[in-house]
Amino acid sequence: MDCDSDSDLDSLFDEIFPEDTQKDASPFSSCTPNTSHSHTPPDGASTCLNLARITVPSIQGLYFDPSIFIPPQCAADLMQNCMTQYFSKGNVNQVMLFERALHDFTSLSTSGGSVSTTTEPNSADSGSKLPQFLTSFLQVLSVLLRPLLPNATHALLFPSPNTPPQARQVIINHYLPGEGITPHVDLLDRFGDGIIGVSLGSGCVMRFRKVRGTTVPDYHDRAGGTGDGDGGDVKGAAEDVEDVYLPPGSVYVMSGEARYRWTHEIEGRKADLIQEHLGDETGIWTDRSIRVSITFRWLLPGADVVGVPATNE
Ligand SMILES: O=C(O)CCC(=O)C(=O)O
Ligand SMILES: [Fe+2]
Repeated sequence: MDCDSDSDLDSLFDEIFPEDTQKDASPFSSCTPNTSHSHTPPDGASTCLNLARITVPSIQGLYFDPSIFIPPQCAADLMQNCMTQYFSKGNVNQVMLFERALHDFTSLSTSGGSVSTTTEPNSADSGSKLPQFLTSFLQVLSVLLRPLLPNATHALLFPSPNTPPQARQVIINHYLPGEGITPHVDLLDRFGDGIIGVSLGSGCVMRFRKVRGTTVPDYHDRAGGTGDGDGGDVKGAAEDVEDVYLPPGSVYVMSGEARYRWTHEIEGRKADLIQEHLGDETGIWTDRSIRVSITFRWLLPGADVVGVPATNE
């Protein structure tokens, strides 16, 4: 993904690990398995990868239930919508949709790394809403995530209509097998707390790493959890790394600690080594296919000026 472009408009992520953010879609090399589901490691791959859990790691504010999936038809429709509306030309791998007070704006980034930003109002619906298929999907997510989330986190993500209006940003990423996204914390000065991530088409392993150092400031834990954090936590040990497998159709939520104190990333690989059953010490290799992710975030007040006007490009 073009997550760390030089442009102000397109610099999506804080560079917690600047040295790691130079590349994002490294070709999978010695770890490539030769079957789509195999217990046999590919040549030379036996030690190069952690076994990914199929349960949620214990990171405060990370919510994921491997038994909760969006309805299959809904997932198929979403994938179809994204592929036909945004990714049919082959040179785009990222789409950002901004909900605005007055207009929607869409920016597209090409797989070559440069990003073109358009400032065309969405004339279809007076420009105040996300595309209808995403607005409808948010209603599905609200119901689906209700049993998984604490009340405060659910309210953070799906506020009642009588709360002050906020604007969402939706980023839709398209990954070919072998592509990933470098370690990052979603931009602190652009996005608020409460992030929803949806995997379509293919699963992948997402890696979480505890932020070391003091790059991430204290945050106000709006979800009411324990995430005010103590300063010592951010100097976490190098082994604070958790790999979790996100199957197609699954949904995760990051808030509090998970949103502010851990980076997330997807290694650019063509396959993942995942637990077959809970508690397994060994795993199976699972090939990746085309993955589309949909990520919903809150724009902080004032952050919705990003991408406007076009003359700033
Ligand atoms: O593809 C994903 O699920 C992660 C995307 C992501 O982290 C981002 O766009 O900030
Ligand atoms: Fe992210």
